[in-house]
Amino acid sequence: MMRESIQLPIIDLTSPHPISTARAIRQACVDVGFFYLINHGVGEKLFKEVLEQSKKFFSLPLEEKMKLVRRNHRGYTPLYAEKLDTSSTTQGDSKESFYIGSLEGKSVVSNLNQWPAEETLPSWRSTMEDYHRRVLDAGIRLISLIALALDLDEDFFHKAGACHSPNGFLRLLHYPGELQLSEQVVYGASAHSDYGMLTLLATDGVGGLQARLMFAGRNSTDLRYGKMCITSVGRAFIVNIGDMMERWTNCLFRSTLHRVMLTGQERYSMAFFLDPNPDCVVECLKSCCSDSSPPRYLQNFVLVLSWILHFENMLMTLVKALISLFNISWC
Ligand SMILES: O=C(O)CCC(=O)C(=O)O
Ligand SMILES: [Fe+2]
Repeated sequence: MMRESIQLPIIDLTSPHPISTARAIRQACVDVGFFYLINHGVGEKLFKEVLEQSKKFFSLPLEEKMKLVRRNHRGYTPLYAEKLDTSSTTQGDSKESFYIGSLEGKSVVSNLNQWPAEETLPSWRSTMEDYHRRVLDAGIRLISLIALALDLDEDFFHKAGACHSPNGFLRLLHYPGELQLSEQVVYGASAHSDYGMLTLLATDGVGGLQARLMFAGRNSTDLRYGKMCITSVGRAFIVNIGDMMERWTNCLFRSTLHRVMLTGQERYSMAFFLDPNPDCVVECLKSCCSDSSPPRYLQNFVLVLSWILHFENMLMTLVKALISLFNISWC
């Protein structure tokens, strides 16, 4: 494995030059699938509060946290309960997390609206709701630049219904500082790609995030994988493309495998997963396909059609078999 240091581009969400910004986004999403986002509207004070509140929650006794254990993809997940790379032979990822989802534009913990108790963690809920709302807002503004980056109208994703009551999942993460003295490598988060549209990640500045990239070797046919360490830059969000966006763009944009290695230093991060409204139809974007690059994924209606044809085929075979049986019995 080789280690390369590529400088990820820094995208300014308030840039007065949307065309050149969109060009930089396109380059980053085609090459790496990661970039930094600055001037996103989430202030330093709020970041500090979220980190502080997150630390307070994770330092509660385990039995307190387990009262909020994850249901309907929302709530608390203890250490080693998840393994993002299911092919890994390790015991589980060395992280604990807390998921806050959204429902009709509001942030919620679970269907029961199950937040940590006010008396234990006062202002926890309002801090998280504020952060959830602001990151969602930044993500939706970013989507317009992504549309430009894909040679689409700025409001394409809005018109497609993606931004009307979108799904925003905030995952608070805590990676312990002590390394287990086991023989196995323990990952903070084992290798995975994010499943959705976009992820906006903030960290406390402690390293450990790595992306798996393909590098050109000495000659053009020599392509090799290497890992790239992604460090935090001030309060910039680290943005990455998820699997759904990769499909939507016919694999033009890359959903890159990444992982978090334990460094021996305690680490906190907040990953915000932005997905379109569940009713939004995701089909190959026109600007991402051509005769030389046809859609790689079957759209739903094509799939349904092929099932119908397949079913009709089977039915015809059955009818023919019955007829021949009928003929035979007549002879
Ligand atoms: O904590 C991090 O830096 C990354 C977390 C991550 O990749 C994820 O939760 O999907
Ligand atoms: Fe991830």
